[in-house]
Amino acid sequence: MKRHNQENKKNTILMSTLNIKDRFNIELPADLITATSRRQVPNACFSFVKPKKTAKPTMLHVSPEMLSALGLTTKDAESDAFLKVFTGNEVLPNTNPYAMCYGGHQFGNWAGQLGDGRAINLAEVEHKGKTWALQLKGAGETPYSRTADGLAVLRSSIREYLCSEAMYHLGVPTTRALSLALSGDQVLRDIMYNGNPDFEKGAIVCRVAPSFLRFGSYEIFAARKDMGTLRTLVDYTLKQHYPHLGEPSKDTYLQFFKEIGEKSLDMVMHWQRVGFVHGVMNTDNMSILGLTIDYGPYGWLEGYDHGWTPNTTDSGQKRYRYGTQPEVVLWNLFQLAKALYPLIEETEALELILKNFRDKLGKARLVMMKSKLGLVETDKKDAQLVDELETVLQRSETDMTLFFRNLGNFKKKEAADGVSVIADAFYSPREITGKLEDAWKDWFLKYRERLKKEIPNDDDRKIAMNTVNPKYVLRNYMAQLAIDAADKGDYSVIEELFILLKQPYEEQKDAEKWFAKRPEWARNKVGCSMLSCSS
Ligand SMILES: Nc1ncnc2c1ncn2[C@@H]1O[C@H](COP(=O)(O)OP(=O)(O)OP(=O)(O)O)[C@@H](O)[C@H]1O
Ligand SMILES: [Mg+2]
Repeated sequence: MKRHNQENKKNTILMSTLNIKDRFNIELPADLITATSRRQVPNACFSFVKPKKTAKPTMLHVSPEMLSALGLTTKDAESDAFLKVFTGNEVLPNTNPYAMCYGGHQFGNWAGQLGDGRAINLAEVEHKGKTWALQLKGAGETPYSRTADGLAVLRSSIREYLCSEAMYHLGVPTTRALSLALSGDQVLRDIMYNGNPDFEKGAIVCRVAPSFLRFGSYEIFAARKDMGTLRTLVDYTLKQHYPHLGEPSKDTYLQFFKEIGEKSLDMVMHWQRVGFVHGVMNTDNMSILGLTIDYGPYGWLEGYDHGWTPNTTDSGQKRYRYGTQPEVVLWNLFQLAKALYPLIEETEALELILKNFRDKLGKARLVMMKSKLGLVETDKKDAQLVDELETVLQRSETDMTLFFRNLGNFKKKEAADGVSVIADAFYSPREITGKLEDAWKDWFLKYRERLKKEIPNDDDRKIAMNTVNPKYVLRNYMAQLAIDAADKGDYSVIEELFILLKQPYEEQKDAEKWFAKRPEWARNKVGCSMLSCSS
């Protein structure tokens, strides 16, 4: 008993290295009711909640980078206190966990109050000049849980954990993940919403970001005509996250909106560059800091296809398909503009900002695509070259990652035709005949001609291209392999992919098997090409 107490004390000391600096739940208005009963929560930015105690928590993986970002060590991560805190079984001393209130436009329609139905913020931590909010996803019910259970399952938690860290290493703005744990509870889910529910292992991810505020966090107050809370929240956001914009004023609010837009467009251009399809770009899943948030039914482009979406819930309308993601960001920004309007009251100024975003989008896209082609100089036919490539890429199923990575091997002076350089990327190489083959050859002729304008030699161009065209991404089937193994108690694939995806742009000799097209078994498999929102 004495030894146990000493051990516990040691754990508490280890955890006390966290430099807690709560602000959100101290400076903003709280829900006065503390029960978790589902309800509308007016005039408040959050509700205090306690995470649910779980049956048998087990830590499966911890991110060493996030540990050190928070000022923790791997020894801390092995402690009992760490396990308990990051599975919601113990609350950190002097903290008050809470769920945030937000609304959102879902699939184009105003959905009213949503809020953190299964995300519980533990605390904010300051370390090395940065502040991080720690949030458990899948930690139990809150007033915002609506008809659901507040929980998350292992498969979706593995996907969120691996992908958010992978995106970070790809250079995509994103929320991060500290830990992945099993709760020990069973969670009932109907994966394909087809009347076949089954029990799955419950899991909890601890997510980390400077803030989890979303567009919907502001929309909810505008929709409720609660201008007081709207202003309080906007002023808080300015002070904490956009302090360089200065004191609140109409001009500052306009500038605030502009910066959010710029960050969001930058984020979506990165998605397009690496072939990430978010799947549920509702305004409640749009971060106010331009971070990728909510790794639900996302997917990675395998065959390059503007019309692809992984989300089966969106398979009819395909609102959130790859090719429309930038447009959707604009649509979402328009909703945010409407929410901020009462504080600004200058329609023209907001419209001008939105118009500029639209104008910039085309240019940003061209710059991004040119970087993938290794083009630095300007030529008036560049946009046409990119368009023609995208057309021919979509005429045959062509693996995006393989294509762009291998394109770096193209030599501008060699007589060999380009098609052979990228041939590995074709899912059905035998189809590349006749007119299609001619179209490919024609494109490579133009590309070779265009490359003559570029100063760097082939080797230098390849080095530059390899910094924007990743070699390894979390292909849909790869995450599924990690899930299938984990379901059987084998967590080694999680570790393998976690390590692999830390260096997505590097050649990793022992990892060539992951630089390959999606295997045929994964083509129509649930979890690989078809994801639902059930998580
Ligand atoms: N199992 C669940 N229990 C309670 N609420 C849920 C559950 N799943 C989703 N929700 C809530 O439904 C809304 C929309 O869900 P969505 O799939 O966008 O979010 P999420 O994956 O739960 O969370 P986040 O956006 O925080 O990553 C959110 O308010 C979310 O909290
Ligand atoms: Mg969400």
